[in-house]
Amino acid sequence: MTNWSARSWRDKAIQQQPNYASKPALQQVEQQLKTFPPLVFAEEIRALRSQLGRVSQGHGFLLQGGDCAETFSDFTAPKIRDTFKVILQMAVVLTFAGSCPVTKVARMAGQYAKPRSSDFETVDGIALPSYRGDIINGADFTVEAREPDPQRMINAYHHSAATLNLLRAFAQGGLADLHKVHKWNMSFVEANPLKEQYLRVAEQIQSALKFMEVLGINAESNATIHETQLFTSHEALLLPYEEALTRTDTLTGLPYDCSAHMVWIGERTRQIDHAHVEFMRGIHNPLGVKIGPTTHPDDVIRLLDVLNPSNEAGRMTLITRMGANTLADALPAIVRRVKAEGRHVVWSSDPMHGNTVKAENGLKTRNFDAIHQELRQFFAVHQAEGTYPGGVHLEMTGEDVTECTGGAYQISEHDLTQRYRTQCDPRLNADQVLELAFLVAESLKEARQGRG
Ligand SMILES: O=C[C@H](O)[C@H](O)COP(=O)(O)O
Ligand SMILES: C=C(OP(=O)(O)O)C(=O)O
Ligand SMILES: [Mn+2]
Repeated sequence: MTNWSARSWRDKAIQQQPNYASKPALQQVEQQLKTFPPLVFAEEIRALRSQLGRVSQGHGFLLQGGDCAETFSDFTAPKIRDTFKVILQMAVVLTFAGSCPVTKVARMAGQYAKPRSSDFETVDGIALPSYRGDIINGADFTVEAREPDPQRMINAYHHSAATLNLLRAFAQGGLADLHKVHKWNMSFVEANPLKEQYLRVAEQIQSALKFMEVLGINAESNATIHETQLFTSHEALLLPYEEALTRTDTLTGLPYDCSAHMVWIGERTRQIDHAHVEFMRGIHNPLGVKIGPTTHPDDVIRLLDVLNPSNEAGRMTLITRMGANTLADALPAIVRRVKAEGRHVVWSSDPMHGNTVKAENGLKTRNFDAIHQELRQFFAVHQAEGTYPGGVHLEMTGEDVTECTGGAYQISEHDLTQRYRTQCDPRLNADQVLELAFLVAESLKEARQGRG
């Protein structure tokens, strides 16, 4: 790797960073973080990379999801458990529909830094620096809260560690038992106003589980039924933090960003000659890159050249986020070019970020039908181009929030204020996530016809 070090990004132009008032205070935090234990192990990161390698070849599916922004205040066991549960519930539906393993990657245990469209937020004529995520500043609209504070990185590290600890316990301690997860899904279907639409898939899963029981495959005898593997991910936006958690793996001698298993570069920070691309090219984690509607196919190839020069399967996930009305026009040229060049990538769809609108009351929202439509278009484009739609990337929560409109319970713009709790972008609630799972099940089944 030519001239790369964990700090070589510091010589490049950089977007979306806070301006810390005290450089010594920042440096002291960086030094401290460098002495802390890594949050994840390189061996686990390699396991994810190899699973994603198989997904890129059509053997499996990637489910990535969680909050837009985790927060320090919303940090409770029920909150973590409920998001974990809904990821699992969706995974069961997709595993069944695709007859393939689903790799689960949570936007959790580190999703604390946010890029913003504007550096300032103006309320009643007063302009203050925008909220950039709890790892940087506070959401309250006061001068003090909005001041970036490097100590928040230490706080984010500890919140991430505790979240990860609980996720590991849930994944191995029986909460992931397939029968249990299916029971939750059955109660979701039974209570849903669109029950008939989902019942068939739910009943098919039921018979598959019964069949396994008849064969003697049950939770007691089989760890795959009883346990699961959940990986973590976040946008690697705040580079002083990511650098400080980058460690050289003793087994391979290679650098890994041990703040999460997978990290991604956002749509606003993927300039080819800028700091984020520089940092990410040297770490050996699987990487995501967000691909927005105005991306030129040449840009994608250049990014792949820099981030994955040896074209290894499992290294790159391209997360397209284009908007329901734009994807069908914008995605085919990119897909064709990547395919023509023989690049190995996981194609994943983020149907959230291209579909954000402002409700009449000023709240940011997304409509369920637009989200579903972007996903359908994503599957259709890959079907037409002969490429494999390998994943979805969702902003979602296990809580009963009212942030996205639509779905079976027909949340209206008027309902948004009832339980609008996000600090940044609107998330699908638990019911909406499961509906989406049942709705995309068909598309996934079609896409996987004839694949192993
Ligand atoms: O989560 C992504 C971005 O941080 C978010 O979409 C930006 O939102 P904004 O346009 O309100 O800054
Ligand atoms: C900032 C995000 O997305 P994007 O970079 O695609 O706008 C996000 O995933 O929260
Ligand atoms: Mn977001």
